[in-house]
Amino acid sequence: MENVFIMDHPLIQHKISMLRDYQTGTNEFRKLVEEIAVLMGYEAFRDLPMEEVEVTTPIETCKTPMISGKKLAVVPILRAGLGMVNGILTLVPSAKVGHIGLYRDPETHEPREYYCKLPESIGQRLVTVVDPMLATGGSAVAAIDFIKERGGKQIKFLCIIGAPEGIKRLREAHPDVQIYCGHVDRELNANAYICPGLGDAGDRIFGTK
Ligand SMILES: O=P(O)(O)OC[C@H]1O[C@H](OP(=O)(O)OP(=O)(O)O)[C@H](O)[C@@H]1O
Ligand SMILES: O=c1cc[nH]c(=O)[nH]1
Ligand SMILES: [Mg+2]
Repeated sequence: MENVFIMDHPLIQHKISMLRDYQTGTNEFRKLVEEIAVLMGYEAFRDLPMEEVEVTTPIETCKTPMISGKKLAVVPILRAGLGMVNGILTLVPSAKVGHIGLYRDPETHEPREYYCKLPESIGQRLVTVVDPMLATGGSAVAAIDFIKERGGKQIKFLCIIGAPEGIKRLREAHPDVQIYCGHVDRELNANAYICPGLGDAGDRIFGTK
């Protein structure tokens, strides 16, 4: 599928399996989410623009590639997306961080906005939206709607687990957005939770249940 990249690296798959285990506690869960974000970011930033710069080694002067001056932003969808931010910043420490607060209405499963603060000049940045879970796709679509309304143009979306329904909905709403997904699970249940999934990512990262 165009613009959809499924991460099949053994390290990512292994760590996702550890996340799924209900016996994995909050501290370990949080560490794993951050580590997976590093590994996924490594893949997702494969196409960052490069430029040749002149560097003098102890031996001689040479032209050598460095990431060009592209401005970056990472935007977590609160709360669970926060767990992936430090992983991305490990790779691109100068990225600015925006926040979009959404929670799913327990009845309709549709997203409700409660916060949005994005870095300035969002239109000139490569925006990486992070959220461990892509279930119905409602939250991801709404977050990317906000970013585009405020001028965002080049957007990547990183999720650790995606449901087929969510990937389809996000693809249809925003076909220009590159989707990076750690694993595609089977389906959603009647409560719009991903099966087999890992439960409620926000609650497991922050220990709220
Ligand atoms: O694709 P969707 O059907 O929209 O579901 C995915 C959303 O649900 C979860 O957030 P939740 O509403 O549980 O908020 P939280 O992160 O504060 O727990 C998850 O982190 C996503 O943001
Ligand atoms: O399975 C799911 C679905 C939505 N949000 C989660 O945290 N988990
Ligand atoms: Mg939650």
